Amino acid sequence: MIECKGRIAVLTSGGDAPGMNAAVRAVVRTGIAKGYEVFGVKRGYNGILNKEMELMTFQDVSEKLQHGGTFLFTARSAEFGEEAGKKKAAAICKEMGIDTLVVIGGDGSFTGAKDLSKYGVNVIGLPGTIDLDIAYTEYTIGFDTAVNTAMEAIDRLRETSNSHERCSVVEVMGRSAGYIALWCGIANGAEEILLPERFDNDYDKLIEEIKKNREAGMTHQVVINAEGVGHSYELAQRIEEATGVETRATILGHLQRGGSPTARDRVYASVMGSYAVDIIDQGKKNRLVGYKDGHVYDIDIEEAFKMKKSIDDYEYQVASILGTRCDYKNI
Ligand SMILES: Nc1ncnc2c1ncn2[C@@H]1O[C@H](COP(=O)(O)OP(=O)(O)O)[C@@H](O)[C@H]1O
Ligand SMILES: O=P(O)(O)OC[C@H]1O[C@](O)(COP(=O)(O)O)[C@@H](O)[C@@H]1O
Ligand SMILES: [Mg+2]
Repeated sequence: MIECKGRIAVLTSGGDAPGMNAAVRAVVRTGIAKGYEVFGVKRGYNGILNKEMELMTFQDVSEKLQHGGTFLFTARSAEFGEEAGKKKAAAICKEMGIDTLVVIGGDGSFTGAKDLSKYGVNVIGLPGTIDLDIAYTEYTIGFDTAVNTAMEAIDRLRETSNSHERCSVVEVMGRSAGYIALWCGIANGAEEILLPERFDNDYDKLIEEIKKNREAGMTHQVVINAEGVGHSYELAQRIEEATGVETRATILGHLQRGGSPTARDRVYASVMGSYAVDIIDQGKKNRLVGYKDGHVYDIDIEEAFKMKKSIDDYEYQVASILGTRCDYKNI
């Protein structure tokens, strides 16, 4: 009989992201393989506060890898957001003998994890968000699936937009981040992209460009608008009134968060889940796992929070150049 090395709890928090299940499975199976007891926490931080935790077996995570969403459920916990909630959560972890909490979530969840570590709980974070808005890592679980889902939807929109010679405004997710919009901008060959990090609110300039591109021969246009800029219906109306071009708005919304994870999301989530257990086994404390230069790595949680992420200038420039009629200035 192998002696139990300790108790690990794993939860998913914030917006769900395809690949979260693969990450949970990897934590559970690697944890068991290395001699730990692994508890699955239901409904994010709420599951700690409500003691909704179950000891997981190897079999409990079978048939989960290929599914989107999170079988542990997720939540945006208001109670945990308060100081009293974090204190209570730390006390419950202590009472249940949880040595380490693995948090799979986004920037908000990591802020919560960092706060929890101050109360003596060892926390390990795995980046799980479709938004790709976490500075210390070049990859976040769910982005690849979400951006491919959005890309396929926009391909469909372009076909109908083309047939009717319309302008289509399509809103993609990204609460305050334009990564899905930027990637779709390039992958879908959008004529315009509006990113919260870059858009200067100069709608007159945008409309002027749409007009000029029409005059230069474009028969239809796709404007990709990030959720962080928003107001897509109003924007479509404004474009139609100013240009006379029939314009429709489509908000892709939550469909971008569902679906079977891509191979990339499954593989990277699995690698990071196993790696999380490896660093726990090495005695590391309060770390975030991510990808740097194409390889899995870990970083101190405080250090990670000092980092800033920005839209790649060159990628933004490529999206802008490829989507605009470069010849309209010459006619
Ligand atoms: N500033 C914060 N301080 C402490 N906990 C936070 C903070 N922000 C978020 N959290 C916790 O993390 C949860 C998920 O955060 P949220 O921003 O909704 O999603 P994500 O982690 O995907 O970015 C919140 O419901 C809350 O419980
Ligand atoms: O599901 P909700 O609560 O409406 O949240 C929508 C938000 O969640 C996201 O899909 C993902 O964000 P998080 O991963 O940070 O939760 C954002 O793009 C979007 O703004
Ligand atoms: Mg977030």
